[in-house]
Amino acid sequence: MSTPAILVENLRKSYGRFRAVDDLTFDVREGEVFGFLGPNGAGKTTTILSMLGIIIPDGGRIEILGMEMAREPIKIKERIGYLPENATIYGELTAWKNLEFFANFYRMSNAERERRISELLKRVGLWEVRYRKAKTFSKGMKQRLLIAQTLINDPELLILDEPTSGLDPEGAHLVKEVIRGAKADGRTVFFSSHVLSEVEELSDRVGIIVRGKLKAVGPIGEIKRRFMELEGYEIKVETKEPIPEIEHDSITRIERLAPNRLIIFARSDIREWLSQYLTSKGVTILSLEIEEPSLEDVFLKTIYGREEE
Ligand SMILES: Nc1ncnc2c1ncn2[C@@H]1O[C@H](COP(=O)(O)OP(=O)(O)OP(=O)(O)O)[C@@H](O)[C@H]1O
Repeated sequence: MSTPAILVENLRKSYGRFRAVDDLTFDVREGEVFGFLGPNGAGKTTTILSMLGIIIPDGGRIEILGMEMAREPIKIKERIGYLPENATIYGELTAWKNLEFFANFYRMSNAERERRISELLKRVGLWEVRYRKAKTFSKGMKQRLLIAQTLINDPELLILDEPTSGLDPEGAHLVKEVIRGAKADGRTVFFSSHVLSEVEELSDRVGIIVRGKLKAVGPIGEIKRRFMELEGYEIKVETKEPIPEIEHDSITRIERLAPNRLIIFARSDIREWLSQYLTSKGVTILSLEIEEPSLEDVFLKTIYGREEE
């Protein structure tokens, strides 16, 4: 397997006696979009700042693009783009000048700089307003300028802390488009959020952090499957004829909505058994579906349920 873009191992960070990040381990693979999901105060920003070498963790190890953060912070920073939470732009400068200012931190020829700035302004939809002072921009436009800024050094990895926070739906949509574009370019994107729908929409894999601990990590489908194994399956049945009595060891509860419509709660996926059973009773099945939990169900249960874990 190729080197992960981000490797976090046993990360720990306390502020005084308060444990903000508690033994966090996960990786982010090259080329994927990884959504880092957690409620306010869960430890997302602390994790990100540790990944960037901005705060020094109490313990653990961080590798970015195959390099150890503790040893090669400068080399790493040249190859990543970072959008801080509540980042600000230079309001008195134009969109173009804002990008030029940041481009000057990196080695590139004048021609290359001009080319990159033009390309990025077009990419984030600010080309037409490139000579306007940034202070006249809407929040969404400012955020897109900031994202363009994170792309100025053509980074392999983007780390975005709450990139859509405080934006209206249109603003958030445009930011999501930029994230999709970054992935299409072959970049790896790590972004934090507490907005479930956007994490579900954008991420190849997610990590759910609650009170400093990683509660789940993986592709959303897999997390949902694991959740169903723990919480049980919800199977919806609809038939042509009335449904006869059903008995199976796995079934914990049956909710009868109509003579020909049921919801079966079971400890396992018994659809195949059910289908054979009903057919053998001469009942025609119209639909037999598993009700997938939403990411919201999983998230809320992860936060508020199973406290003992
Ligand atoms: N410098 C600090 N000193 C003391 N406590 C801190 C400090 N920075 C963060 N914390 C606390 O650590 C916890 C984790 O904070 P962090 O900012 O990492 O969470 P977060 O998941 O990014 O939250 P949010 O979504 O609100 O930004 C919070 O309870 C916060 O109050």
